Amino acid sequence: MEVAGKIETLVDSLRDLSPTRVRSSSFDEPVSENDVQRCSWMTLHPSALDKFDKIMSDAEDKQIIMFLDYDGTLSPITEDHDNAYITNEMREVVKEVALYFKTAIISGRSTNKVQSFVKLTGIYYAGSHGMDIKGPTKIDQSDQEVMFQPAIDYLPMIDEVVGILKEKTRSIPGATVEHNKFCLTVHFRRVNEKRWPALAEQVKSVLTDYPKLRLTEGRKVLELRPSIKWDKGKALEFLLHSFGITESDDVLPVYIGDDRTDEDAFKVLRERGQGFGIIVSETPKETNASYSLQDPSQVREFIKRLVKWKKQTLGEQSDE
Ligand SMILES: O=P(O)(O)OC[C@H]1O[C@H](O[C@H]2O[C@H](CO)[C@@H](O)[C@H](O)[C@H]2O)[C@H](O)[C@@H](O)[C@@H]1O
Repeated sequence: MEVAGKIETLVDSLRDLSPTRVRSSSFDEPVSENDVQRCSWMTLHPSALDKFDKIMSDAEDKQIIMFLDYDGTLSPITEDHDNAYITNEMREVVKEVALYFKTAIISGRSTNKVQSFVKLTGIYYAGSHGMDIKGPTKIDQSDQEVMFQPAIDYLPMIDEVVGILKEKTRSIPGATVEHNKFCLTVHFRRVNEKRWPALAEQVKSVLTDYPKLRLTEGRKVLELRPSIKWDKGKALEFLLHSFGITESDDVLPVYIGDDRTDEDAFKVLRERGQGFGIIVSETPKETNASYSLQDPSQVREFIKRLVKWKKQTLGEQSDE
């Protein structure tokens, strides 16, 4: 989602995008406003684990396609973005699910970076918010080939802006600039909140000299990316199309993600009336997703159950 306007509004919205965990109250505590809000939100976006049987009965006879976000979905949010590793257990379930369903990881990070974390072949990767799509070659599933890079002309510009922003933010302790190939991310997580407005100002100021870039926000990050009409939703549509899937096909795309940028994909699924989104969040958020999961450990549980269900429908022995 694109952001504009005052620095104050921008900073407030950065805070809202990664709220602190809400403690659930115990029986002897009075019901709080948060509990009431969470309850009504859960009615609109029920747990995908609680509704697993219903989801699977809708999925019967349909071809499931898995779309997974990386940060906050497959890996827990960490202070240092370079340490956001996927656990071996999560890698194993993603590997297994990919044996049964076409699987793609769609991330804001560069494709190379996500691949270096996930280390799985035979799946699709769409890094840089879907601007760098790669998939297994037909000849060798363990080889990857470029499928689509709509912002290739922007590469020199992104390199240049990463250099400028690294220089501009040098004096702000904790600020880091991450080069995500076709876009870039400025991290606020380790910056004292008093300095957020100054950092946001620096990021925004770049737009004057680079009007072909646009500013978007995520969980304690501001990002600059080419102002082309491309996002995670478009990447999802591109992949479905390249799998030969049309709206009328008996296909069930499932997209799991935690961030504002994943909303573009949730929206596409809602508008197509095909498949559904699952938002990963511990707190109520405005979303186009149909279901919810609280954290990456619940994501792993959901994928595990999906694999088990598939094995059962095929009459295969489950490992458990
Ligand atoms: O689309 P995603 O795979 O969710 O990537 C979105 C951004 O994720 C990373 O930042 C987020 O995770 C970091 C590590 O947990 C955390 O420190 C940061 O505050 C989060 O916003 C990544 O570093 C960014 O480049 C991605 O754009």
